[in-house]
Amino acid sequence: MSRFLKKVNCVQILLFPHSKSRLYRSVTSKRTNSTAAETKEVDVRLIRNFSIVAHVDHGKSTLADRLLEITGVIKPGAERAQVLDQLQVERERGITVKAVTASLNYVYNNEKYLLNLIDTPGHVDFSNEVVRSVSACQGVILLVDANEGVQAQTVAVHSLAKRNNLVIIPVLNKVDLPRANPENCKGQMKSLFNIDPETVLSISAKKGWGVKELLEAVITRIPAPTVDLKSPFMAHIIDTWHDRYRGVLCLAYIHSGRVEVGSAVRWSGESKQHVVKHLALLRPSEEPVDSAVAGQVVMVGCGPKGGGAVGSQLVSSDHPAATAGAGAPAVKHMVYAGVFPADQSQHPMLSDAIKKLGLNDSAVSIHPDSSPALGQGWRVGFLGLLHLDVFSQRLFQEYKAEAILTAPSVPYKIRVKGAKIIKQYKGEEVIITNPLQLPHPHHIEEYYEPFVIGTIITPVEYLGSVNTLCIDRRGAPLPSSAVDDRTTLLQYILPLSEVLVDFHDTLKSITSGFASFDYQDYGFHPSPLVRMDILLNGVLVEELTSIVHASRAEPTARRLTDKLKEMIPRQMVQVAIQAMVGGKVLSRETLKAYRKDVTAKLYGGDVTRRKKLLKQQSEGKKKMRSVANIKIPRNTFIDVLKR
Ligand SMILES: Nc1nc2c(ncn2[C@@H]2O[C@H](COP(=O)(O)OP(=O)(O)OP(=O)(O)O)[C@@H](O)[C@H]2O)c(=O)[nH]1
Repeated sequence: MSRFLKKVNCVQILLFPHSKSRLYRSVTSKRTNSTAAETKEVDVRLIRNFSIVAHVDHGKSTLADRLLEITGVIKPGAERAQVLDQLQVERERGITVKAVTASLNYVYNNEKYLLNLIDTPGHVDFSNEVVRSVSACQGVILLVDANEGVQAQTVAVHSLAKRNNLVIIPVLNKVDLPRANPENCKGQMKSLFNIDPETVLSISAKKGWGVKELLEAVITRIPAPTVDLKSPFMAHIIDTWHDRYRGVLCLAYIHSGRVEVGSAVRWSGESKQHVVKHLALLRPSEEPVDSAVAGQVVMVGCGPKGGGAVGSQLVSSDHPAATAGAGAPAVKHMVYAGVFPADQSQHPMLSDAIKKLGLNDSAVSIHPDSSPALGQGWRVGFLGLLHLDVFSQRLFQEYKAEAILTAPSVPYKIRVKGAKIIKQYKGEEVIITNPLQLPHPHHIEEYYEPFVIGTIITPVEYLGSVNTLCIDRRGAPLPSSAVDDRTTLLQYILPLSEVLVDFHDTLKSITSGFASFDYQDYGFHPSPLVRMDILLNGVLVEELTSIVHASRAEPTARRLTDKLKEMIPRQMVQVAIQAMVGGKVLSRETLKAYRKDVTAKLYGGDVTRRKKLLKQQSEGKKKMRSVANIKIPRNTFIDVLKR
């Protein structure tokens, strides 16, 4: 083993690889010896595990591209941009959704290093990916756009890195832009994070300026992992995904010992043994290896029945106990929605798709649910609305499964009066993830609403309008601080339901895009709440039932009925739209009867044109949900919530 320990120096970059097969095709095809298993073991002193963390769009994926180029994984300019953003949804939306790992080799001072890089998402809805990624790292590159300066998410990822005792390499990106102001940004980093301006590196990820120096700073500033090679093998799982032929594959960070193809292993807490069948480095394409040692991040596969969950531990079969390892932090779901098949015959197919996607996206919680109108389905917990949107888009794009999503709701908590008399509530305090489950107000002693601490960084000229927005959303201010003489950091305690849907968009529009926002959980607090039902021609639309703050019931009722009137296409019959609380109608709108004649604009012409229009209309109708013979477009359930 020592022979190998001396020889290999490389750099690992971590990419979470649900779509590795695609990447495998694109990258591996260029490798000459792709199937031969790597037989050398790695010298732990020459391993660096690091992650790139930053506010959204500050250039993480672009920097990852440059690092892949410098280490020879991709040719400069030859590959498409943002190589690590592999999902269709990532490329379409230009955002990173999954953290992705790549192991890179880099020679420095005649030693060959193994660098594991993790490119993480920037959006707050995917922050669990960042938390998971840093659990396998000893350091982070904290990237700040020199044009925009420190933003709300920068504050969040900085404190995450601090909490995990990681070495932070502060880096200013986009210094090529004419409006970049590196000196001011260094001042912000000094005042907010106490970072010495001398230690801040300046780069342009787009042009490649300063990236080599950054890579060398990774080697010199971030320590090698401290590991125990002599103890039995133990690794914690940081990502899992499903492979059609090999079953569940896992990305594991090895804490102690070593593992080989053929090693007998088990999941901690289970006695059943498995045999390691696949072992590979992700570069980011798979590179099979025979063995791996503590400190490394490797892909492990134990055959179709050998999968474990994110955060679980894989240990050697003779391991006495398994307790070490960071594991996956508990995920707190911010929003729940019902997911139902468009028709019940598609239930098995959707079930399979949700199971597979749930394996890759460990942040969702999935529980069976049923509704008289929509049949059998699931209640799914998400980290935010973007997460929900991305989940349903991935279901469709990656698994061809189309689902109906009900109106998303934050979880509420109630304390039930005389809990024993209501059979379904075993405890006194009950979390309500579906507004339909809310019992009659007579049975409820206290309602609780989830709150968050929102952090906003804004130029001072917008302070007035930002404060007005926060107070309008029932926010309570906390002390603010100056980031520099033109920028302020504000903090507010806000109800989660008020920030979830469109707070960020409104904030961006009132500050001409200059303010940024991030939030952290602040737990449940008492709040007067009511259940609001929506009825169409007297029939309850279950998907639109919501829980609202009592003081907001009337304006919300008016907004919902107005919006529904706008969004529901006119029908053959007149439609009464009512919003009700406790049997009282708070708002009512009437949609007049009308048959949309899509062929009205045609005058003469080819009959095929008329047929085409009628066909398009009937296909559109299929995408509608029918309540009391009234057709509602499916996106209504989410769009109606937006102000
Ligand atoms: N001018 C300039 N533009 C850059 C630089 N680095 C990144 N960009 C641009 O900034 C935009 C965002 O870059 P990404 O790499 O996608 O940012 P990201 O942080 O990975 O984004 P998320 O993963 O969605 O958080 C892209 O349009 C890049 O081309 C740079 O050094 N200079």
